[in-house]
Amino acid sequence: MSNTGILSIDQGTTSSRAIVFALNGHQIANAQQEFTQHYPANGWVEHDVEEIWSTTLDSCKTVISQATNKGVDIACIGITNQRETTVVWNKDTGKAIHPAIVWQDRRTAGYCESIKDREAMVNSKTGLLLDPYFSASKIKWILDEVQGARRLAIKGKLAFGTIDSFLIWRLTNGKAHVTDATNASRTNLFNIHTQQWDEDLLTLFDIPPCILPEVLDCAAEFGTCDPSILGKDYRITGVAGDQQAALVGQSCFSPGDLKSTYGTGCFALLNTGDTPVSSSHKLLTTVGYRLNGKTTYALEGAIFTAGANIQWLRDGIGVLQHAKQSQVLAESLDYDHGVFLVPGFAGLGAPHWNPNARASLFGMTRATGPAHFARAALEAVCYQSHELQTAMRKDGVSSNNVWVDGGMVANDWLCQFLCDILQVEVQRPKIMESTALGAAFLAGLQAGIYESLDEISAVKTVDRVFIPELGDKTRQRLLKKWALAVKATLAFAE
Ligand SMILES: Nc1ncnc2c1ncn2[C@@H]1O[C@H](COP(=O)(O)OP(=O)(O)O)[C@@H](O)[C@H]1O
Ligand SMILES: O=P(O)(O)OC[C@H](O)CO
Repeated sequence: MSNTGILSIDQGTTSSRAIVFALNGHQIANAQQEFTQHYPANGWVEHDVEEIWSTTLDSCKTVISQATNKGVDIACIGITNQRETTVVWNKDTGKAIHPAIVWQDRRTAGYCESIKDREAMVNSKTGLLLDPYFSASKIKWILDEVQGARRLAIKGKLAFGTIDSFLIWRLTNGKAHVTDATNASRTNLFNIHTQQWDEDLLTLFDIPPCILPEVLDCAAEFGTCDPSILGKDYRITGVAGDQQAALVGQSCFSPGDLKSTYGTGCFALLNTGDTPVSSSHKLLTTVGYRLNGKTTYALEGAIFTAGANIQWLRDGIGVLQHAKQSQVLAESLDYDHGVFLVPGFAGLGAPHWNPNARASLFGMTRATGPAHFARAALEAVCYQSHELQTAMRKDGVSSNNVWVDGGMVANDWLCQFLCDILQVEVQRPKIMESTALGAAFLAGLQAGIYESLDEISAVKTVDRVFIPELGDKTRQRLLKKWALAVKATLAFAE
C-alpha cells in the first residue's frame, strides 16, 4: 500500500489542478494551469469548455507521469470542481453548445427577479435562494438563446452537467452521465430533502428532465476512464463540489465544525449534521456530503469575490505584480488608514444577495496608494466573513474556531486580521490543498483505502493557530465604518 497514490482533479474557477496524494495526505505530484476568464458583457463571465478540458487533461498527464516515475500506483481518481458553473453539451459530439456560464455570471438577474414570488417554494425544496448564481436559470438561458437547443434537448440529444459531470463524461468517453449530491444541490433543481431532481422546479425553470445527470453519493462508482485518455482504466470513485470537498478535506465531520475557504470567492460551511438548518438570514442550506445514502447537511455563507479582489489589483489595474505582495503592502499601514473596498464586482452574496451591487471604494485621499488598495481588498474579505459569522449566530449555530484554506490563507496578515475581526481562533492546516485532499479522501473511501471518517480525520495536522490580538474598541470602530460602506454600496445599487 505504501506506493499507492490517489489522483485528485481540482477544476477551479481560475485554474485546473491535479494532485497525486499519498495516503497520509502528502503530495507526490502537483500540476496546475490557469485558464482564460471571458467577460463578454457587463456582469457576464464565461469559460471555454475546451480550455477547461485541455488544462485538466494536461495537468493529469503531468502528475501521472511524475507519480509513475516515483514508482507510485494510482489507485483511483477523485474530482472536485467550481460549483454551479453550467455546461450543456451535445451527447453525439461531446461538444458544448455554448461556453460554460460561470457561477459569477449575472446575466439571468432579470429573469430571477421576474419569478421572485416563487422564491419561498424554491428555498423550501433546495435550501437555496432564487439567484442567477445557481445553475437552473443558466441552463434555461442556454436552452432559450442557443438556436435549436431546446428542440435537441427534448429529443434527448443534449446533456447538462456541472464541471464534474462534464469531466466524467469526457474521461469515460461518453459512458457516464452522472454527478454527486453536493453538486446537484447547487443547481436550484434538486430537492435536498428527498435527494431527487424535483418536478416542480423543473417545471418552473422549464427544463426537460432528460438532460439531467444521475445523482450519486460522494463516494461511489462514477465511471471508469477510457484508457485512450489517461493511459489506463482508472476508476473515478469520489466527487464533491469544491467547497464541500474542502469540508471533507478539513475533516469537519461533526456538527458545529466550520471551514472557510479563501479562493477566488470565499465560502464558509458549517456542518449541521443530519438536520438541514433553514436560515432566516439568507445563508444557504446545502448538502455537506452524502455517504452510503446518508446526507450530512451544511449551512453556507457565500462571498463572491475574495482572492478575485487581489487578482483585480494584479491583472485588472496593475497595482500589484504578485498576489503575495499584498501582505507586505498591508503590513505597511496602521488600522486607521481609512480606505474601504466593498467588493461587489459580481454583486454581493450572503447575507445581502444583491446581484445589482457593484464594487465601491470609500475614503480615498491624495495619500492613497497601492498599499491602501491591497489592505482594503484583504480587509474586505475579513469584514464579509464577520457578516457571515453574525448571520450564522442569528440562525442559532456557531463555532468557536474556524479552519481556513484556499490560496489566500498563505497570507499571514490576512489570517491574523480575520482572527482579530472574528474574535475566534483561526486554524490553518499543514495541507492547505483541502479541496483536492477532500476529493482524494472520498475516492479513497469508495476504493476501500480508508475504512472510515475517523481514519481520515487522523491525517489532519495544524500548521498555525492564530489568536485574537486586536483591542475591541478599534475592532468595533472598523466594523461600524464597514457597515456604513456596505449601506452606501447597496443604496447606490438601487
Ligand atoms: N499571498 C496571497 N495573498 C492574498 N491572496 C492570494 C495570495 N496568494 C494567492 N492569492 C489569491 O488566491 C486566489 C487563488 O486561490 P485558489 O484557492 O487557488 O483559488 P481557486 O480555487 O478559486 O482558483 C487568487 O485569487 C489569488 O489572488
Ligand atoms: O473556484 P473557487 O474555489 O473559487 O470556488 C467556486 C465555488 O465553488 C462557487 O460556488
